Amino acid sequence: MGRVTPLVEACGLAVGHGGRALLEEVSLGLHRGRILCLLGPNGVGKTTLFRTLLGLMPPLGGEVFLGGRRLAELGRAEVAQRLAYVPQTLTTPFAWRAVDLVLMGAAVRLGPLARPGRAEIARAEAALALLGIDDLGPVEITRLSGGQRQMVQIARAIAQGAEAVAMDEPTASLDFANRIRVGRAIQGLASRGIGVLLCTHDPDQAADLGHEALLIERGGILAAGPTAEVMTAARMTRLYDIPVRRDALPGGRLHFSGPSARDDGGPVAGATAGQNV
Ligand SMILES: Nc1ncnc2c1ncn2[C@@H]1O[C@H](COP(=O)(O)OP(=O)(O)OP(=O)(O)O)[C@@H](O)[C@H]1O
Repeated sequence: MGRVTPLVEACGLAVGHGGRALLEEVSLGLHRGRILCLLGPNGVGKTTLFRTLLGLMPPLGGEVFLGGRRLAELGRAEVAQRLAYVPQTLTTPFAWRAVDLVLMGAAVRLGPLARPGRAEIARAEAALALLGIDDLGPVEITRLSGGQRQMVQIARAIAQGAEAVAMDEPTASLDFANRIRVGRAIQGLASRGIGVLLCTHDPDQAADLGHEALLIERGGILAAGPTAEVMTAARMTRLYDIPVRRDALPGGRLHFSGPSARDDGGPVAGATAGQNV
């Protein structure tokens, strides 16, 4: 069988700032309808990796391919067709309406002087409707809650029509319910064939949503592969440098826990009693 071309592929990539590599020999492949979760401690270089994959900063080594084409050979509009970006937070200097922001996603492939037309407006409205947030369209971004802003950003990515989306901790500032809502929206993207690169600090979320996981430690990749295989208690312990326990909840979902904040650095609560799967 022939090789399936990944939507996003990194081969021996080195990324960093000012010529100094943060991560080296990063290789990954994101395919249609898959969610690939990136996990790693603060400051290890996950956002830097995303920015490099998006062509916003040059690689220090190796290569990025989007849909089989070398990133270096693609124009901004072609990159936008292949990979959309959902940053951690949505800040705008202007009081844009939500629908205007989504429309910018729909219009990203137009030339610099072209104005969005009926087709782009229809795509923007359809993206809002798909997420069930059409009522937010006329509302100014500044009046939206964190969860609503995140949903609008996801709508923008949908309207952009990209084959893949890179999301940088999209649920970091959200409450419990909104995390689940946004998680479902991410799942919805994948079920429509979009590939998702999801950077998250929540191992439970990665295990719940991710088909594959990429564990990133200082300097490079610790492990990569199917989430349940890769996210062992031992690797998560090494990754975060605290004892991590992994349990299977009723129904099979994985749950990761560290020492209680009240334990004063002692062993993980119940580590000897429960089943550390
Ligand atoms: N523009 C920049 N110039 C120089 N160094 C930078 C720049 N942006 C980020 N860094 C540094 O690069 C390192 C990695 O940052 P990055 O934001 O990629 O990490 P991260 O893994 O996404 O972190 P977090 O989980 O906290 O979001 C940090 O030490 C940061 O200070």
